[in-house]
Amino acid sequence: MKVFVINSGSSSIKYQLFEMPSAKTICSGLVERIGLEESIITHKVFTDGKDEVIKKNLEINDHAEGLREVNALLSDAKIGVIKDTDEIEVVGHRVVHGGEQFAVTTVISHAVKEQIKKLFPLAPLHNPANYLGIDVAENIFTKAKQVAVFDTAFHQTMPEVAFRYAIPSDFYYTHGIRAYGFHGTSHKYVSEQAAEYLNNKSSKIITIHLGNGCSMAAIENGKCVDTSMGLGPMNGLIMGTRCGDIDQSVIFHLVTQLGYDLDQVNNVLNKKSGMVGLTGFSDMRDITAELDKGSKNAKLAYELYAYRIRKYIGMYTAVLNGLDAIVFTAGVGENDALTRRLATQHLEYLGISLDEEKNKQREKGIHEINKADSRVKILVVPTNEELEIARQCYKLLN
Ligand SMILES: Nc1ncnc2c1ncn2[C@@H]1O[C@H](COP(=O)(O)OP(=O)(O)O)[C@@H](O)[C@H]1O
Ligand SMILES: CC(=O)OP(=O)(O)O
Ligand SMILES: [Mg+2]
Repeated sequence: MKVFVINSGSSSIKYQLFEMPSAKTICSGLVERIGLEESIITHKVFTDGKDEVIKKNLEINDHAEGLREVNALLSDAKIGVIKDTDEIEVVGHRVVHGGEQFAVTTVISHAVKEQIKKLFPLAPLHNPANYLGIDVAENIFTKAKQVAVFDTAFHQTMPEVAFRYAIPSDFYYTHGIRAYGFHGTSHKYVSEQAAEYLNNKSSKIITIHLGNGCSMAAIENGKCVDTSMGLGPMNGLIMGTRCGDIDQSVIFHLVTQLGYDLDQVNNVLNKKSGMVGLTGFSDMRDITAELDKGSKNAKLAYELYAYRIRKYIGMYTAVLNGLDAIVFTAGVGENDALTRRLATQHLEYLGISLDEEKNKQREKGIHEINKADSRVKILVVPTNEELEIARQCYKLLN
């Protein structure tokens, strides 16, 4: 069964085509800078023994155009991997917000789409792009079943003490205002990989997903018991452009004292805060380059970013009443040794001790970066949200 997985972001589309159940990747790719002056498609075809990479710079105005370009590459006469679009039986979509309605992987119907639309205000950077991805895919892959895998689903096992806010109860019962949590597909995938590596399914694990969006989860016996994002994907850690935890008073202060309207507040906290607010750059590679040039802002931003992670490690160790492993994953977590060093320092009391040399080595795949006598394992586990989505689609339909 050929399963095509689409992860539509606000300005990008990541995709992978899998043969299931073998989970062989047939091709994968990334469409970046959608809607900007020049967009880039990087398309990789995996054939036994010889992989091929195609890079195209062209104008792509929206997600529909992006997916049409991808479809053309899929069935290209020279480098194509399918003869006909109908060969794709399932299209799996990453959908960021599923609310309380969607705790499991779901075949997409008109009603499901309407529900995803209702959740736009709670995930304004993500759900509209996800919805558009579904719309476009329905028109291109007309024979395929469209399936949604929700970022929020894995976190639905959180107990009420973790997901409720101390605001009038009616806000929860009538309006569903609670913490939902995000990046669930990634937290699930890497925690399962880690439990397998540790050969301990009942382990206590803290997973740290550091991409453009960042979040942490406390996981016990394979189930999420707490996570750092909340009603929307804004709370918790400091991110590329999002502030994470702040005192709510800041919002009132911006409105009443500085004359911001709510759209402007939303824009500042979602798109102009976090690392970009502190340094002018949202990409950790740019911030590292600034740091190398001696930038004080970059140094402070790194320290704030890591300090927040350390605080959450402390909190989640308390929540779990113990700890077997912490797991770093996603773009920054997998690649940035400095973040990992700063985020794990001064935690000896908790039995966390990093091996600085191992931390600097660039190893592929799951690997350990703790000292031999560290009570808690520190692991780097590459995430693969697309593979996890393909697995869930296959499981649902078989
Ligand atoms: N080699 C690297 N060193 C440091 N940071 C990196 C590296 N490669 C990627 N990143 C960081 O990872 C981020 C993107 O991570 P990713 O998991 O792809 O995020 P998203 O899925 O949210 O777009 C980039 O913004 C960049 O900061
Ligand atoms: C939910 C979320 O923050 O996703 P991303 O990291 O892809 O922006
Ligand atoms: Mg991501």
